[in-house]
Amino acid sequence: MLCVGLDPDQQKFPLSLQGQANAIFTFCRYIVDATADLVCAFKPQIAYFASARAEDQLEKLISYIHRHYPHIPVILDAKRGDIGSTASQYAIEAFERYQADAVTVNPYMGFDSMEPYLSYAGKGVIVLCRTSNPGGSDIQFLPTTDGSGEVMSVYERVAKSAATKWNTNGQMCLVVGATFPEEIAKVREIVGDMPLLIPGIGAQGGDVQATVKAGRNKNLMINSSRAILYASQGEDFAEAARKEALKTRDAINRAR
Ligand SMILES: O=C(O)c1cc(=O)[nH]c(=O)n1[C@@H]1O[C@H](COP(=O)(O)O)[C@@H](O)[C@H]1O
Repeated sequence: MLCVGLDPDQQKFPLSLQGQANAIFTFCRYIVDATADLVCAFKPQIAYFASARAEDQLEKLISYIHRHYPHIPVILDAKRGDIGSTASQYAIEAFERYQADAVTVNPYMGFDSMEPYLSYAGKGVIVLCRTSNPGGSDIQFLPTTDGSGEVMSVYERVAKSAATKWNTNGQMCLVVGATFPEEIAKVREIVGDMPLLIPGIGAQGGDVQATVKAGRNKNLMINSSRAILYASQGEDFAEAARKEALKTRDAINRAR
C-alpha cells in the first residue's frame, strides 16, 4: 500500500548531482530503482519539474517507469481544475503527453471540470476530498445542504457525489490526508471500497496505524515523499531511501 512520491527538490540533491544536466531525472530514477519492489504506485509531483523547466525529464521519468516496471501505476500529481475546454487540454497533458495512469484533480469547479479526465477509459481520476494540510478545513469543513435537508460538510459532499454520481465508470479515487484519520473513516464509510490516496505520513506526521485502521485496510495508496527521498542528502541517498521505504512499508503492513 506504499506509494512513493517523487517531489525532486534540487537543493536537497547530493553534491554529485548538483548542477548536472538531467539531475532531476537521474535522482528520481535512482529512487525508483531503489524502491520499485516496495511500492503500489509512484506519484511524481508536476510542480517540482515545471518550476525547474524540467518537463522533458518528467516525460522521460514516466516512460522509464513504464518501461522497467510496467506493473506499477504512475499517478501524476497535478491537482488540476478548470472549465471543461481547458480541462480537456490538461487531460491531454496528463494522459497523452506524460502517459500517466492517473491524475489528481480539484473538484471545486464541479463535475463538468472532471469529465474530460473521465472520458479516458482505464485512467484513474483522483479527486481531492479532505486534504492533509491544516488550511484544508477552511473550505472542506463548511456545512452544506442539497435541498433534501441533509447537512454535511464539503468534503463529505465530495465523497458522496463521487460515490453516487460522478464515478460513472469506476475510475475515481479520493484524496484524504493521513493527518485526519477520523475523516478517513468517515470517507470510507461513505464511499465503500473506492480506492483512497492518502498523503501525509512521514514529513507531515500522519499516523500510519490510525490511517490503515480508518481506511479499513482496503484499497489504500499511502504516500510518503520527503521522508523517503531525503532520508539522506549524501551520496547514499538511494540506499537511505530504500531503508526508509522498507520501514514505512513494514509499518503499514504491521497495521493491516
Ligand atoms: O494530492 C496529493 O498528492 C496531496 C494531497 C494532499 O492533501 N496533501 C498532500 O501532501 N499531497 C501531496 O503529497 C505529497 C506529500 O509529500 P510529503 O509531505 O513530503 O510526504 C506532496 O507531493 C503533496 O503535494
